[in-house]
Amino acid sequence: MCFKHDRAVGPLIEFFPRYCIMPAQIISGSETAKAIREEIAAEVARLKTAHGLVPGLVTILVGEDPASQSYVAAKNKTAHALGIHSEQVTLPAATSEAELLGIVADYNRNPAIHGILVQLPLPRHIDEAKVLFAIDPDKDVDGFHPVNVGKMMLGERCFLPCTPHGILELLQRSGTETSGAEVVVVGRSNIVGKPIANLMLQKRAGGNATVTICHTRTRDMAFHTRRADILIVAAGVAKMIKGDQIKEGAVIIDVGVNRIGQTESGKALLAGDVDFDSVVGKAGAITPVPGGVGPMTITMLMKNTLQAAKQAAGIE
Ligand SMILES: NC(=O)C1=CN([C@@H]2O[C@H](COP(=O)(O)OP(=O)(O)OC[C@H]3O[C@@H](n4cnc5c(N)ncnc54)[C@H](OP(=O)(O)O)[C@@H]3O)[C@@H](O)[C@H]2O)C=CC1
Ligand SMILES: Nc1nc(=O)c2c([nH]1)NC[C@@H]1CN(c3ccc(C(=O)N[C@@H](CCC(=O)O)C(=O)O)cc3)C=[N+]21
Repeated sequence: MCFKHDRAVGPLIEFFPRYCIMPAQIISGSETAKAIREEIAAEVARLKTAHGLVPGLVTILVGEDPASQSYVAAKNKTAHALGIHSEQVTLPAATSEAELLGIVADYNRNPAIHGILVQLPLPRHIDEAKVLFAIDPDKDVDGFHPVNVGKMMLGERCFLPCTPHGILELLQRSGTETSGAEVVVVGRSNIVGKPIANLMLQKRAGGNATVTICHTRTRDMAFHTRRADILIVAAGVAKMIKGDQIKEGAVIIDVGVNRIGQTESGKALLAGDVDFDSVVGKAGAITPVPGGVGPMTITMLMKNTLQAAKQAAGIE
């Protein structure tokens, strides 16, 4: 048989047809997210029955960016489906920083809301850091407040940022061994690259891996990516990683979500940062786009909201 991996990988990984040559396993974020959502929905129902507690989330969107609008809509729809109370605040692009800070302060005081998410990016006239720092760290379900970022660095209990948290879960639930692995991260943003590199490095509740981080000033990126047992790509450049830049059998986590056009019916056509077609015959496993990391990000937001509600109520 032609499979590269005969280790146990769990039921959440789909296999390519058995007849193709050395295909990668497809790590399905959609399937994994579905399983976790069922766990969350059950816990939300239990909280309501046992404690009369309903977790509450507010998403705040400033401006009319279509991608941001669709992400926020997906977050609210998922919250609703899981029994989480969700409110959506949509503000015009011209909203002032003071107005936004006022709205955040109101939600900090609102006892029905346990999680506050301010969708990024914000319009240029608003200081992003100032807004993120204004969110009560106990309601910071995105994990972007410096208190949570610091706790994460120290390996303390905190809200983990949703995308890195989702990647960790995806690796764990697909049976990928991270301990001692060579992990290479492409990208160093505050929301993906830096935190996932940090989590993969952590000894407890982390990846326990050897980590390299690449960015636009990296001299020879292929030198690094070819050494990776696990390659995590979050650069925002469609199809930038090709088959000749990876190691045979590597696990590829493609975080990129790039809009590369439209289908005939007007739906956005998406591509990852990895050139799926040239990598799929060489990798050991790969996350698709769509249906990979994206659904996990949204699911981890729900998980964090549930955690926030329980902490606020002193449960656990
Ligand atoms: N699936 C999901 O849930 C999520 C997906 N995303 C997607 O992930 C991608 C990255 O997002 P985000 O981290 O916010 O992006 P940013 O633009 O904030 O950061 C991109 C990073 O990649 C680096 N980079 C860009 N081009 C190259 C290159 N050619 N070679 C090496 N490094 C490069 C940049 O380096 P430098 O610092 O030197 O500029 C930067 O550190 C996007 O496609 C985004 O849509 C983001 C969040 C969640
Ligand atoms: N405060 C804040 N928190 C975030 O978590 C945050 C943010 N701002 N700004 C933007 C990025 C991006 N992001 C995504 C979430 C889900 C998908 C996702 O579900 N993608 C689907 C496809 C969705 C589609 O069809 O467009 C998929 O990959 O299958 C993608 C990207 C969260 N982000």
